[in-house]
Amino acid sequence: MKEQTNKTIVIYKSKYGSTKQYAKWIAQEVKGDLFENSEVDVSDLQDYDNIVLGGSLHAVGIKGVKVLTENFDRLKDKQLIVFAVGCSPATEDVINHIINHNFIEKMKEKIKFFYLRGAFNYKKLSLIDKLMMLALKFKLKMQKEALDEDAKRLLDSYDNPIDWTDKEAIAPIVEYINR
Ligand SMILES: Cc1cc2nc3c(=O)[nH]c(=O)nc-3n(C[C@H](O)[C@H](O)[C@H](O)COP(=O)(O)O)c2cc1C
Repeated sequence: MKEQTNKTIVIYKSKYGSTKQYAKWIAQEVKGDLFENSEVDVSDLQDYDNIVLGGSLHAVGIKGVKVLTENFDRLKDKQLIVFAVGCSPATEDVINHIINHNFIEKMKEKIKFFYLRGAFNYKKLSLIDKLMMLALKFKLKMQKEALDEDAKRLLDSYDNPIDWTDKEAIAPIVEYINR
């Protein structure tokens, strides 16, 4: 029988739970070890072949990604996979914007990036997040041009919580790790 040689760690940073849910599903499927970001030190990562980092999106920043970007030179020979979880639609523009905002060129070449859609429940946000999202709502309402469908859906979600988390969405990530 072929021995399993590829060891995988799945690390996540999640504020409201959707990134944690995706990280759990991925770790289960690839039989990897699962850790919350704060439990991990870069020295622990040396034992693994595949390092998967999942972080929720916050003003386009991927929470927790620093463990990879700040230690990139020590980790660059590993298989590095990052998934970001946000509410924006999964368009090419959105995905490119996230990549360009979070990674410099050498990282873009080495890190395999995936984007997954999470959830949004305005009533459950922390005070600071509520204020940030109120500012966005105000900005959208003041906009002179007509709102597109995604902006309308976002405004609607302030009153009606929305949840896109879907186990099937992890399939491309699992396939990439197991390839
Ligand atoms: C203050 C704030 C900023 C956010 N910024 C973004 C963003 O830039 N792009 C995006 O797609 N989603 C954004 N979101 C939506 C979250 O990423 C989304 O709710 C995600 O599911 C949260 O993940 P978590 O449940 O693991 O915390 C933002 C949410 C909040 C509250």
